[in-house]
Amino acid sequence: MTGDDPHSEDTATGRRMPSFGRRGFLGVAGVAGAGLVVGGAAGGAAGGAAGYSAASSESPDTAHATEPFYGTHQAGIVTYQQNSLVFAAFDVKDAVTTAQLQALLARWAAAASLLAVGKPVGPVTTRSGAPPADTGEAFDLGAHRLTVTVGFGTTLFDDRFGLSDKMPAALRPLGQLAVDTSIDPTISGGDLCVQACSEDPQVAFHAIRNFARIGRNVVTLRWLQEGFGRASATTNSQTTPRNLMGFKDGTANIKAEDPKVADAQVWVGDETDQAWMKGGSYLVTRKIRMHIEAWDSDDITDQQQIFGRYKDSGAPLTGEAEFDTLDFAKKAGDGATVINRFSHIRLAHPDNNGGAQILRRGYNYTDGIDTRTGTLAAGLFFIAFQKNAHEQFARIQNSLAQDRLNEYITPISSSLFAIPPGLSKIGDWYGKTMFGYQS
Ligand SMILES: C=CC1=C(C)c2cc3[nH]c(cc4nc(cc5[nH]c(cc1n2)c(C)c5CCC(=O)O)C(CCC(=O)O)=C4C)c(C)c3C=C
Ligand SMILES: [Fe+2]
Repeated sequence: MTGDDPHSEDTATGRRMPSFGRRGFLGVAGVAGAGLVVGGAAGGAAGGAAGYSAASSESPDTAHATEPFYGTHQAGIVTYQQNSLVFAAFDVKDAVTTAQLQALLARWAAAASLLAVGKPVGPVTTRSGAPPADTGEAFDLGAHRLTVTVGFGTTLFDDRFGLSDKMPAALRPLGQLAVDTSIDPTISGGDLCVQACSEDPQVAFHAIRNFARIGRNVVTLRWLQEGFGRASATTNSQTTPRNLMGFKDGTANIKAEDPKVADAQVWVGDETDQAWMKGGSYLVTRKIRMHIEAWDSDDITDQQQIFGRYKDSGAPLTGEAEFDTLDFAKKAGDGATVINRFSHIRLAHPDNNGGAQILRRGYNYTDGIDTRTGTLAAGLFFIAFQKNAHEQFARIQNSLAQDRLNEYITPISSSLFAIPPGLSKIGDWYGKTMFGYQS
């Protein structure tokens, strides 16, 4: 599902033009089929996207653009980063059995396969007087390149579901990192996570809402985070966006066009102690509040030294254009290096971290204002994928303990999830091989 990127950039808007799925009106048969799928149990989670076919319905916007669903890796990782995020963490309810959890993971898989092609998860109307299976707010909106990415938290591997010997060593908790003085456990962690990304915020919200609805007897929502604009780039074909500090973010990110780097840094391979994780990845989320008012009163020279890049062009302070190579040795007249030794890009760079890289996929967020102070409650919902978060994210984060940026940011949530590989075909479901079944 992460093969060649078929998209091309619209140079006028800086946004990639979508690949248009061959889809159109949602026929009654498709909707009814979806209802059957969602009503099924673990082994019977057939149906979904592959049964879908319709006349082409092309549109100049992204409405009918779709991302591949089945494949080696889950979508929503190296996928061209969409502009909206809704991310949810769930806890499994007390007294839920292993079979009930498996059935939920199968129902989520079937639902995700339908949503990925812009279908509802079941009928949006009903004659029976019962509530419809799909909540309806995304009906006829299109997929807008929706991706749904499902993961497992450390707590899922306790003794409740017979998974204690299936926990990968790489999923052990990250623990308290040097900058972690204000982490709120109520918005961190969780048994399961679901990342929904789309070009349309309502489509992303609809996915999470219907996952919660499908799972209401099995899971409870633990926390939820919206992201209103992408703060990274995951392909060379998209422009680098800006974070809420006004800097281009994602310039030196791992990009989909470089699968060798993704294989080396993002995808779990033979090194894993748990074969079911091969083709998967590890996801770190960090909600990082920015002290926006303080940042806005810092002078531009200092802002640029903190990041080591120019604010307007995104070029390194040792270069002229955004993608110019960094020169960490270059000295200024006073003998100090041009890129400050405590700048963000120097400390986060692979040269300073034993070659470790991460795939960043963060989003700008706002929670409105902090009513105690009247200041903006906003920042970066940082998302990173990697082969091993202890060796990659935590290593870089430990280097960033000296980051001058820390004066202007506070991490307030932190989570680690194992992202299983992609689903192979209809009937496969999240964690199927982890539970000992053939995919
Ligand atoms: C531990 C990992 C990282 C955290 C946490 C983090 C927070 C954070 N970053 C920015 C803004 C920028 N980051 C940039 C580059 C960059 N950041 C990280 C890692 C973390 N950032 C890496 C690995 C890199 C790439 C370094 C390199 O190889 O050059 C940049 C520069 C542009 C870019 O390359 O993307 C900006 C800007 C903020 C605002 C922030 C927390 C709020
Ligand atoms: Fe960064």
